[in-house]
Amino acid sequence: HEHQVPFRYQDGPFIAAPTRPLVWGDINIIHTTDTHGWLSGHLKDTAPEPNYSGDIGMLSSFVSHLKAEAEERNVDLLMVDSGDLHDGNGLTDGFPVGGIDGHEALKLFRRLPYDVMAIGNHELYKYEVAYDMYKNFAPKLHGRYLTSNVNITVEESGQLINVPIGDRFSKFQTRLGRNITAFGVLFDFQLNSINTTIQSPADMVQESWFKDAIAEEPDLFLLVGHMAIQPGSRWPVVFEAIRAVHPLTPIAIFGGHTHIRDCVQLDSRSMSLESGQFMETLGWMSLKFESDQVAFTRRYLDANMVTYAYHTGKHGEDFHTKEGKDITTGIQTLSNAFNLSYQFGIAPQDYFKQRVPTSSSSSVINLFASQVLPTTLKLSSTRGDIPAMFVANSGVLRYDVFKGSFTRNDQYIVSPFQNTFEYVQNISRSVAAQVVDELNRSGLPSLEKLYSENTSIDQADPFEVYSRWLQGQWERWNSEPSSSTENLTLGYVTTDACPGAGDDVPHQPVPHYPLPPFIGSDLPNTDYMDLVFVSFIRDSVLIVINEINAGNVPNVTDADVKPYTQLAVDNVFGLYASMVWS
Ligand SMILES: Nc1ccn([C@@H]2O[C@H](COP(=O)(O)O)[C@@H](O)[C@H]2O)c(=O)n1
Repeated sequence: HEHQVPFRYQDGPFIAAPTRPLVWGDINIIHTTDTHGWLSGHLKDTAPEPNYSGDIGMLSSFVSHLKAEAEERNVDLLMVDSGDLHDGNGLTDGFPVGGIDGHEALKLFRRLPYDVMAIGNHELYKYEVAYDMYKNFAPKLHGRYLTSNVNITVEESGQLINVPIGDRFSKFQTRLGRNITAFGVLFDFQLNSINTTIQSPADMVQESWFKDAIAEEPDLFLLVGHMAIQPGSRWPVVFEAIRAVHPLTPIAIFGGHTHIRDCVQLDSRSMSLESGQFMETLGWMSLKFESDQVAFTRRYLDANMVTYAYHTGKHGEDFHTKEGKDITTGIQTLSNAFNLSYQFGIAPQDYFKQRVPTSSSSSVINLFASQVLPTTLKLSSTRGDIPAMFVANSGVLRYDVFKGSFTRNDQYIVSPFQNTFEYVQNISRSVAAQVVDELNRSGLPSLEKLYSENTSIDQADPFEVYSRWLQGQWERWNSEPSSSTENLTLGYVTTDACPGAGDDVPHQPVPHYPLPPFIGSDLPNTDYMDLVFVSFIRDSVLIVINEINAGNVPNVTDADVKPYTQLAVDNVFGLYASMVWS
């Protein structure tokens, strides 16, 4: 299997060009969020992947040309990011033994001219990642890596101290001298590692440092953070706290976490924007000050060379800056160092996460549950000859698998998580038969439950929100018969709560089928079996087994759970590809 597949970048004919120039204001802001390590952009040919084929070197060139244009127009251009830099791509997660997730990739990422970056929950799952952000990343942002409500406990001079990972807030001036007060807020995430803490946004706004920071009126409050912008999020808490002091000051909010394109206006002097996921989307917001009014616009740009060339009017060598080319070379060098082009096998077809029903032979979920898990886990476990049923959360699979070369990079893309596999033995056939259905009824909190319990939308599985968003696009498309005759390329079709069209390029939506939160392999034809599951869902699985047993047998507890194999989720697809697709 010593095949090497080169990373490549495409700007080919499959990409539809924008037709509307950007609307510039007095302050203009470019936004990224939930990039999850996709520094190289999307590399596959299956539509709509080429829509997102720009790498961050090209993005660097793009922003540099826009900055020059901003100077010519005598306006300000800022760039912000809402967090989740880790988990989702080999460039962050494919680090060698002894390395730290994201450490190398973020050296490239921070070469982009961000004015403010905020922390995401994926910076907090592991202490060593959070510590790396504290020690190595935040200092390089010079006070602009904002973690307003996130602390870390570190040892310094023999003492344990609890400090913000970055800075709580930043006050700075734009190139044209406008005063900005910025915060970086994370939703009340609960799965953070030990020795990191997250204060709820509601408590944060009561802090004296926050009240002091907002006392002086800036020209713009810039709220960047890892929270959805939907009304069920925590943004209104922060917004209202500022509005109580400054009823008229413009507020620009940049959210994330649910991976969707979205825009709302909490009042007429504010706009909230969320800009997608995985380096697919660049958000654009403009604010124009007109006598005592503020006019906002927003746009969702597909991140590719055709978009960049259209909006800068620059092509080929005129477009690519030296810095941009250096960053692209750096991505290639990192990819080589991490051996990300190593080919495990050749996928015989595309396998989709939500584009086909779960029962389809083209479903990656079906492939995972019915083929990948049974084949690889049984092979690698000492209990391989004991009948077993395999259960996983669908959220553990992050992306499609595309026909053709399946590389180490693709393995991290389909699932970056190092979750292990565990089992409980002697589960009866009748209990095992109900586990997946019962989990889907009550396992991870559904949005309805969360809303009714008045918790935040951000604590739901973001995958559920993203999935509903795609579902809405597909249903609307199908309910408008005329739309299906239009000759559009595949892509996102956003409807949000802000005026005018948001998508820079009109598309037709990718077909979408609902996906249950949990999935299982076929039930073996035997009275008792091992129930094998992803460690991430251990608590839910135990609760559900005990609920189904309803006290008829002793409860299963953590003591009954044992490791099933040395394999983790992030390496089962590679093993499968080398066994079946080579
Ligand atoms: N170790 C993990 C971590 C997360 N997941 C899945 O991702 C969901 C969280 O979504 P983010 O966008 O914040 O990543 C979570 O609910 C799980 O579905 C996982 O499987 N394993």
